[in-house]
Amino acid sequence: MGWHSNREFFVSWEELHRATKELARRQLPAEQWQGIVAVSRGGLVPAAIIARELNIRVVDSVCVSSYDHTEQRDDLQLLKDVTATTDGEGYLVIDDLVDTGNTLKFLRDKLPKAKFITVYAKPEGMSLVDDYVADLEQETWIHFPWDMHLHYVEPLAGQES
Ligand SMILES: O=P(O)(O)OC[C@H]1O[C@H](OP(=O)(O)OP(=O)(O)O)[C@H](O)[C@@H]1O
Ligand SMILES: Nc1nc2[nH]cnc2c(=O)[nH]1
Ligand SMILES: [Mg+2]
Repeated sequence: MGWHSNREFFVSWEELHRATKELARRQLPAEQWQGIVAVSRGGLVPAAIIARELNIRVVDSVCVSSYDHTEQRDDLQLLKDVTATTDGEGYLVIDDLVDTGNTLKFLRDKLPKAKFITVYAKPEGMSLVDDYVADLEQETWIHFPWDMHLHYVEPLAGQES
């Protein structure tokens, strides 16, 4: 399925850090968690921030691939499985966002007892997460700070023709 978003949402490192710390705060008390499963790659940075805030040192990853940039493939590939848990009990599964929900649907079947959290959520996949910080419209494409760099912009006066 190929599609084009008509809106873009640019997230800075500071904003991602703030929103992810807010997500971490909501997962207190920390003692209820045995560990974290980060959904690689997008979930790795949020998972590191949450692991730090909740003082969780067991951090596993599950590696899946479903998108080639903005083109979603129909099949989802499991590149590396979870080893730290079999059913997810006492584990936080962390991803950067839920969009169609395909990725988390697949992981919920594998880890039915885990708590699934993302920083951002779009309507189609929202019911698949137990907690998220901000919702965005389905048509919006989110740009994460690791996909961007700062660049010069002409002053408004310089842009007049
Ligand atoms: O709800 P969905 O429609 O499944 O989309 C959300 C998933 O898509 C992105 O990952 P992607 O597969 O692009 O890989 P990446 O994390 O390695 O960038 C994002 O990080 C989520 O994991
Ligand atoms: N970066 C990024 N990856 C995605 N994968 C699915 N939806 C999105 C999105 O809005 N932004
Ligand atoms: Mg991902």
